[in-house]
Parts: sequence; C-alpha cells; structure tokens
Amino acid sequence: MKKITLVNKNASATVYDYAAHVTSWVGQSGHQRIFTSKQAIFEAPKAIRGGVPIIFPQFNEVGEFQRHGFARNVYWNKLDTQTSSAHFQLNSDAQTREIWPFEFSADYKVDLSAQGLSLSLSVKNTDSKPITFTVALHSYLQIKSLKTCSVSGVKNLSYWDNDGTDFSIRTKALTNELTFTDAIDRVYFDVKNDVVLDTGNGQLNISHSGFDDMVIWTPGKQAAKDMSDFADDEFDNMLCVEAAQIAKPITLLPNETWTGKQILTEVS
Ligand SMILES: O=P(O)(O)OC[C@H]1O[C@H](O)[C@H](O)[C@@H](O)[C@@H]1O
Repeated sequence: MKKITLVNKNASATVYDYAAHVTSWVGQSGHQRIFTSKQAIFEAPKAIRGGVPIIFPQFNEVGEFQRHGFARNVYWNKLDTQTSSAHFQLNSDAQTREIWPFEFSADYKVDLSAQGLSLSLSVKNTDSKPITFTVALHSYLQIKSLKTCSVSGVKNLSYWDNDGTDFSIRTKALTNELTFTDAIDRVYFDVKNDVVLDTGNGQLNISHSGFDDMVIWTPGKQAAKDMSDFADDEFDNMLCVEAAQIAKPITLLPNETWTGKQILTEVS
C-alpha cells in the first residue's frame, strides 16, 4: 500500500491509497489530532484501526448488506496528489457488486490547510436504477484522556444509544456538553451546528455538510481488551466523532451525485 504525505506550513497529514485512509494529521499546534492504534494492521482486507475509515455503502447493521460496507477494505485509485491535497476514486467492480449489487463512482478529497483538515466524499449513481446507501466518515480523534475531554454543542439534539435500545427510541440532550466515563456508542440526529471537542491538548472545531447525523463512539476499557488490533490502554486516548448519514438513507437517481464533508479545525 502507498503512503502519501501532505504538508501545508507547519501541518502535515498522512493518507494511504488503501481505503483512501487518513491515518495522521498533525496540526499547526504540533499535536497529533488523529488517533491510529499502535496495533493497527496494515494489510488488506482488514480495516485499519483508527484514522478515518470511510463507511460506505452501509453504516453498521443498518441494512441487509455488509456491516460498515466495503470502502474501508479495498484499494482506491489515486487520481491526483498535490503538496497539500489528494484525490482518490473508487468505482464499482465485480468485487463490490458481490457485496452490494449497484453501480457507483465515489470520489474522496483530502485537503490540508494551515488550520485544518477537510474530508470530502462524493458518490455518483452510475447505475440505471436508483441506489440507496448510508455512509460515514468514521474519524478517530486523539484525546489526552477520555475522562477529561468533552464535546460541546449537543444541547437539544436527539440521540439514540446503541446499547440494546430500540432504534426508534430517541432521547433529547439536556446539556450542551457531553463528557465520558467509559464506553459510548451514540448517534445524534439532524446535527446542523458545529461541535467542539476539547481534546485536553487544545480544542477542535468539527463541522459537517451533506451529512445529517453524528456518531460518538469509543469502545471503553472492556471492549478495548477484546479488540486484537487495539491496545488495552488506548481506550483512554481516542474518541470517534463521525459525520454520518444513518437515519435517512441517501437515495440517488441515475446520474445524481451526493457530497458530504467533514472539516476539522484547530481552535486553540
Ligand atoms: O470495529 P468496527 O467494525 O470498526 O466498528 C467500530 C464502531 O463503529 C461505529 O462507531 C459504530 O457506531 C460502533 O457500533 C462500532 O463498534
């Protein structure tokens, strides 16, 4: 697999052609902002543990196809690389049709600015019939410690906890700040505003467009032990804040294109 390094002023990022997977972003502050496990396996078709896996065409078990799709398990074509940006493409082929019987063309652009990282995914329906999918940019973010980090900006959002709760049940967030004690697997719906992650080493502003939902996930102490590609103590140093489209799957007519972006910016 090919590793591509992007640079802009004092910032740098790493992205692989395998899964178009971003595995590192060191911002101007000098802090690593993306978490990638020291036990991650860089070997197809295993998904790299950490970084930013692209979840397409199905999020988790929301649907009848492969859990978390296949985009994170295949090589993407590298179309263009500049000093601070890279462009990848994935087109349907015999392998993808076996898992998901539709024609599509997906483009992924990674842009490193001095302040931030912009991730943009587009999917075009190249089939002769409508296609429907769910999708996420599954960003693993580096934090100093789970117990002292927080996500602000969630007040009044409706969410679902993936802890056995029926998917139809929604809870409303009463406070603006989300803090953590251990594992969490939660989907917030209709997230229109930015959120701010206090990493313990400065704040990150997280914005998205084209996506309605936001997933907050971290495995916690026990599940971390059960993951072979994740070190036991790493649960304390990562939090996924994912831009996602889950509750209302995207349907594209032939030739239609959907675009979703997640933009991470260092605030302080
Ligand atoms: O272990 P993975 O297949 O990479 O999935 C990791 C996690 O992804 C998402 O964040 C889901 O909400 C979680 O339910 C899942 O455990």
